Amino acid sequence: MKILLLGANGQVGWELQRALAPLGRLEICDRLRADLDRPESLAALVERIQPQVIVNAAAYTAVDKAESDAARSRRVNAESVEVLADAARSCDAWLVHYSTDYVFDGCKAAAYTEDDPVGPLSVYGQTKLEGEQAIQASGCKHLILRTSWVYAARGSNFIKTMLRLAAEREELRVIADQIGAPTSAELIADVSALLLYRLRHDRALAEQATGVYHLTAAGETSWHGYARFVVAKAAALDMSLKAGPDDIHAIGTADYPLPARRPANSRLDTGKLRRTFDLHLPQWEYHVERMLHELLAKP
Ligand SMILES: NC(=O)C1=CN([C@@H]2O[C@H](COP(=O)(O)OP(=O)(O)OC[C@H]3O[C@@H](n4cnc5c(N)ncnc54)[C@H](OP(=O)(O)O)[C@@H]3O)[C@@H](O)[C@H]2O)C=CC1
Ligand SMILES: Cc1cn([C@H]2C[C@H](O)[C@@H](COP(=O)(O)OP(=O)(O)O[C@H]3O[C@@H](C)C(=O)[C@@H](O)[C@H]3O)O2)c(=O)[nH]c1=O
Repeated sequence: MKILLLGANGQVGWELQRALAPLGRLEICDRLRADLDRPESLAALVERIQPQVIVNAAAYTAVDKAESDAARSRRVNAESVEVLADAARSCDAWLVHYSTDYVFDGCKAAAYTEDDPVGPLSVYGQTKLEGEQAIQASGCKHLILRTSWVYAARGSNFIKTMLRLAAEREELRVIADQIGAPTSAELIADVSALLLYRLRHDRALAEQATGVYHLTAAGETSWHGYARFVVAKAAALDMSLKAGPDDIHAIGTADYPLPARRPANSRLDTGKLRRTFDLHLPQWEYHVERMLHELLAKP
């Protein structure tokens, strides 16, 4: 199986290099080889490689910056995705693509299912949604995996920000009225590889698996609960910090103004993934602890 991987140096892309390697021959693309800011360049790349699977882990993920950079965000998150989807359709390849909890407005009381109405609050969320819609309209075989609050030992993310701030300051203020599930890039990559493995070996499953799936760790917390957990575990691992968990103060969204609005409820119901692929996902705390150990081993 020939797999074309885009965005190979991101959090998820880096983990995918490891997780996808046993499945076949990987064609690894960073921004230099496949620039999603130039959608017109991508069809020829796919045509030349003729992959059986395209895995797109590239995205414009700077949520606040996107508010003032909508055209670029749209080129990367939507227009290039449309080109990739059309190219996947032309060579009958599967397209595995990642999307986000930020396609929802966060007003629902319960966890969101794949069938719930979308309503992005930000340019990032809107352009990611347009990417989803382009894939669905193309008619290519696809898995759109919506995930949330992604972190990894490699790359920038909320955990690294909290560890840096807790090392610099005696007190932190963190939003407590946005709820979701922190999900590790390692888990996303391992599940992606498993899904492709299952599709390759189960023809009946492959014939009806196309669609959107929610893929997050189990359980839920707020950004505040997440920060407290990270700082408590880091302190227990003897990381040198000025702030402890009790120095992280709960604040409301209104107390922390940012350019992009975020959903209050980011919880995604993963029942469809569980039922379709017979898959059980671990609690979010498990991989956070793994990541902290990895950071200690390779700071
Ligand atoms: N991060 C998160 O919290 C969440 C992410 N997601 C989704 O998961 C997927 C993976 O995200 P994640 O790994 O965290 O993102 P990262 O920001 O860690 O990585 C994004 C990757 O996209 C690449 N990229 C950005 N612009 C371009 C471009 N113009 N051409 C080619 N490559 C480009 C970056 O390249 P470079 O390394 O050169 O900068 C980087 O390798 C994305 O689809 C994202 O929307 C969903 C929910 C949460
Ligand atoms: C640094 C900081 C952030 N916050 C809040 C702001 C925000 O609501 C929340 C998270 O902030 P960040 O900017 O790290 O995260 P953000 O960029 O909003 O993360 C999102 O990224 C995109 C790519 C996704 O798809 C989402 O699933 C989500 O992970 O924490 C505080 O309350 N206090 C702080 O000191």
